[in-house]
Amino acid sequence: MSHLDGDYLASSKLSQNKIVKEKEDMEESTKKAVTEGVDCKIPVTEAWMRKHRLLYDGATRHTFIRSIRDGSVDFSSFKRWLGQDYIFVRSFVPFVASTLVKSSKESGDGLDMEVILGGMASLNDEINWFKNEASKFHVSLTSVVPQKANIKYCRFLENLTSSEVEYPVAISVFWAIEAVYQESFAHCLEEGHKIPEELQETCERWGNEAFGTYCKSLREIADRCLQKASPEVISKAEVSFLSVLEHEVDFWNMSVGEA
Ligand SMILES: Cc1ncc(CN)c(N)n1
Repeated sequence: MSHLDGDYLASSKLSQNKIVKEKEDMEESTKKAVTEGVDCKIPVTEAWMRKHRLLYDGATRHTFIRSIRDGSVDFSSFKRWLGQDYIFVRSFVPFVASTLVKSSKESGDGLDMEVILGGMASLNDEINWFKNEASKFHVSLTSVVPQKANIKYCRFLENLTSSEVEYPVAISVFWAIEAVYQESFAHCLEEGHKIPEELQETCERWGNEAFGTYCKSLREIADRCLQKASPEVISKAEVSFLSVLEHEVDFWNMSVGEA
């Protein structure tokens, strides 16, 4: 073996060691990237919120809501909202009941069912609250005629009661509907508000901390279901999430007399 050969072998061994080391480093960084990728993978509902931020803000920061917060609200708009929302909540109940049935069939430990059952109980309170509020504001609930935006929203919910509609879709819709009210009224209550005294209770009804915790539980259930769902079901749920936001905007528009 020549001197050159020895050098060659030595350098070849050196570069081989370098290659092995580089490969090991790459594998390590790939492993790290994959692990970090999994760790920092954002929940589906978070991805939707980021992607549809404008529409979400449109639903949770509507002029009607802003007017409650800054005290400039028109009380005839509030009364219109009150009567229409009473009708909406009554249609919301069968939808929530159908979601409860889906959860009882699909969720393993039964904990989802308890959260949804709690939601049903709070809807019962909500209906009674509307009756009380209506009598305070002299709104006759029996003579309220459902308006177009409300009819469309109720029809959307009715279609979702079908057993064909997958649980991840239904629970995502349920979460989104409750979350819009929670965020809207919690915004009203943020520091510096000038909520008229008569409407303070309304804001607290959905803007309070316990309602916030309940919405967070619904969101966690939705994310857990979506994580296991097929791409088709996830995209159906996303489309339904967008429909909720659009219906909520239309509902506020109707309340201020713009629909
Ligand atoms: C239109 C609408 N959206 C949501 C909520 C809250 N349950 C409601 N009462 N009305």
